[in-house]
Amino acid sequence: MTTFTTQIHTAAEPCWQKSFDHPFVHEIGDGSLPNDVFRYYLIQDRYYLNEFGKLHEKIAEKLTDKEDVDFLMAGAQGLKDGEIAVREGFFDRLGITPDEIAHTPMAPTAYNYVNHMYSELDRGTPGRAIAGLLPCYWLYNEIGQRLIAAGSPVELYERWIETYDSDDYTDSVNTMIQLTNKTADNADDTERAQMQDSFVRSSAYELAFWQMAMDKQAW
Ligand SMILES: Cc1ncc(C[n+]2csc(CCO)c2C)c(N)n1
Repeated sequence: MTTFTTQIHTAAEPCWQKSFDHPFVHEIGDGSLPNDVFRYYLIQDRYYLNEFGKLHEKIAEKLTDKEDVDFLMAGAQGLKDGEIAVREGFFDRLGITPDEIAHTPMAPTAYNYVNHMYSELDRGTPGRAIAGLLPCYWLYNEIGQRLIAAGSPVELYERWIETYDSDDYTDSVNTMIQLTNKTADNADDTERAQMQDSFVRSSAYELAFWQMAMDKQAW
């Protein structure tokens, strides 16, 4: 039987392919991504990661199964200790200061992406929000796996790639996939369709996020 996540992955496939083919992703790999574009991405992504962690906590508040709550709370903590902590090192290297962050507004795509996920939770259901979180985990893992063999000649880009190919990280992707399938099993057809829409929209925002950085999108 096809799992729910296989089904939604298929629905989002054309969009994911555009992320794999996106110049930002290629240029991380061949090292030609301009430093200022990467800087812009990191600052916007910091906003994204903070909200992404908070979303884990807000979704966990609405769930009852202890295993699921523990996974989401561990995910929120893992973000603080892992990805967000790693990025602090990137900020130091690139001279990104708290003051620069404070003076950089969240760009439209980052803002819309985060608001989409909050809306799936607040105006939808925890299941729809969980489906909205999944592309973030899963797409970056597939990108990491595609880029890791060749790596990148730029050390910082190489470290970025390695973040998304580690075994621990791949484990968390698989747990998130399982959580999504379990939630879908307990949902009716209407909610499952909404979960798919939420997943496809987050996938579209992931694609837009690369372009936002290339364009240094502003309001
Ligand atoms: C726009 C955007 N999308 C996805 C990720 C990757 N990511 C963010 S949080 C998380 C969960 C585990 O750390 C993962 C994989 C990113 N950095 N920025």
